[in-house]
Amino acid sequence: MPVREAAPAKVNLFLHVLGRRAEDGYHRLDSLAVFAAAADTLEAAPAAPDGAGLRLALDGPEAAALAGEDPERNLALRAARALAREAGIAAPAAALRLTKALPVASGIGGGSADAAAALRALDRLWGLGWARTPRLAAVAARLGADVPACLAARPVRMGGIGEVLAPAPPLPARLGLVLANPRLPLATPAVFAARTGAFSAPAVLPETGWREAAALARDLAALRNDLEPAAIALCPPVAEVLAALRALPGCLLARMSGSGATCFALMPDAAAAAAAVARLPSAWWRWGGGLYAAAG
Ligand SMILES: C[C@@](CO)(OP(=O)(O)O)[C@H](O)COP(=O)(O)OP(=O)(O)OC[C@H]1O[C@@H](n2ccc(N)nc2=O)[C@H](O)[C@@H]1O
Ligand SMILES: Nc1ncnc2c1ncn2[C@@H]1O[C@H](COP(=O)(O)OP(=O)(O)O)[C@@H](O)[C@H]1O
Repeated sequence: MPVREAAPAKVNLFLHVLGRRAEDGYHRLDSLAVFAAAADTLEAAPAAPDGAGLRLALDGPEAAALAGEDPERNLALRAARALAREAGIAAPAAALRLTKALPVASGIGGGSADAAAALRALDRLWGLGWARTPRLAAVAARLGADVPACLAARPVRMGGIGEVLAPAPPLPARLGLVLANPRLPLATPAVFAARTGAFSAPAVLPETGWREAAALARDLAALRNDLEPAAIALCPPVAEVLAALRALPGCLLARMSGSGATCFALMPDAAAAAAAVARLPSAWWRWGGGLYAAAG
């Protein structure tokens, strides 16, 4: 039986850049990440059609952006190979099918989420039983700074370079997100390199969390995405996306996610978010709904 895992979009509700590591130039971050119900899907079947090896097939509305790329560079396949190595599987076999619904290179961690979904799916398919163990988290961390958070796929406070995770304060039961991307890719290294100005302090968040979306938005308004000015300098349409999101009825806060160009509007609930999407330009990638609810 094939196993299927969702690869939900990561949304950085705030992202403070605290400093830069001397040893490798990676930036130290403080972020509150949540996962939207917008997701790629990763399916893993017992063996490839020809009976051997690891294979990856791509489909879905956003797959075209990856068509020219070597499948071996795809994060889902790299995750599969890394897991097989760690588990000592000499001749790993699985047929992976990745259905891309999230735009590529867009600040919502699509590739990282795919890698995490591949780890979860193959952990089940190969019967490793490593889910929620440090062993699987270590494989994730080697694949990318964002992959451990995507492996958790639940609200997390991200520290370190993104790989140090702590539970998020309790979030409102009713919360909506609108996501919008101008269909312009932004490369994460370029955005970090274009960042200027002083480093930020870590955020102070209430341990008791927030009961209402409006209260969360009020606290987030005092925080920032420190990569937003650099992303706008590299990709000016990001400012238009932010303005359009701020003008949506019910918008409580609009901000860029990750290194962009995807921006989000925080909404009172999923229905308000879904209803608002049609007001955005149809040339953009756009989505509205609630948070992803991980199984278990
Ligand atoms: C900025 C964030 C925020 O959540 O999101 P995205 O825009 O990718 O969604 C992440 O930190 C991205 O994580 P991820 O995309 O996994 O990064 P990696 O592949 O490890 O690194 C790509 C490049 O980004 C830069 N980088 C990444 C993470 C970090 N903490 N400091 C950095 O300076 C480095 O130049 C690195 O070479
Ligand atoms: N499964 C994948 N989905 C998206 N991008 C991938 C994938 N595998 C490798 N990549 C590469 O990773 C780069 C960053 O993509 P992505 O993870 O979507 O960015 P971001 O984390 O900024 O949203 C892409 O430009 C692409 O070349």
